[in-house]
Amino acid sequence: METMESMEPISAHYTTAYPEIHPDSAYGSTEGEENHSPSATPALSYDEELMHKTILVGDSGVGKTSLLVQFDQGKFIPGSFSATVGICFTNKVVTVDNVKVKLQMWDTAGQERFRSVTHAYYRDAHALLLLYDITSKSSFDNIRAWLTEIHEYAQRDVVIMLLGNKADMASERVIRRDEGEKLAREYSVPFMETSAKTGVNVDLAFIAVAKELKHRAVHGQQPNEPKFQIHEYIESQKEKSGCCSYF
Ligand SMILES: Nc1nc2c(ncn2[C@@H]2O[C@H](COP(=O)(O)OP(=O)(O)OP(=O)(O)O)[C@@H](O)[C@H]2O)c(=O)[nH]1
Repeated sequence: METMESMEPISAHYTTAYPEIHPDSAYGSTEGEENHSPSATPALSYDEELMHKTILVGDSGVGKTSLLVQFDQGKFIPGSFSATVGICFTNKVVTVDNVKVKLQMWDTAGQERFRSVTHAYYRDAHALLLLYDITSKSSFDNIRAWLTEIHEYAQRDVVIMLLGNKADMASERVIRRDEGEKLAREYSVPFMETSAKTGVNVDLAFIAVAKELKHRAVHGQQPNEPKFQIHEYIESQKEKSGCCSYF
């Protein structure tokens, strides 16, 4: 989807801690606000200026750009596939538990030739959404290699979520949902199937990550603080939305 013109140079956006807010989106959209939790209570000590860097990774063609566009703009652009070149980002503000959480979402190129560029961005990532395509066995098989890379280059406490995308393509499915669940359990990461085309579970994936990041920012790694149970949250939301009858 992106061309060299929209690629962000590393030097412009590479920071070691929570970076400054970049007002421009590589997709040309402005920051959106969505309230996903009307009944929640305000968190007292959350700094709404924090920017959480979230990176989408996975093989070329699994739907990273499409997922991001669906979350950011609520639309799916069908048609010819144009591989991302390099890396670019878009900012979005989501309201969770009555606080505004700023996500800076980075779309990376899945193609091998860009791998050394994208590695450099892992280091200060707060969250990584790792995608495979349920119609592509190779993209699923490569998840282990992606996780090895992530463990090599990313921070130890990075939030990782595994997503099986293109869940709308039931007739072409080659990876069963339980295979995705099993792999996720093996690596102790949350998992869900998504569709960038229909939007199924797309908001949920990003909101769950935003909640986890917000919780960590408020409570830190204090052993006595209650942990946000991202797995339980996802399961409860899936049930509420009735999403899973879809699969
Ligand atoms: N049916 C269906 N098609 C999808 C879905 N997500 C992406 N696609 C299609 O899959 C192709 C690849 O999608 P992209 O979003 O460009 O994939 P990518 O992972 O960003 O690819 P790279 O930029 O090369 O890393 C496009 O033709 C999309 O329209 C989905 O959920 N369902």
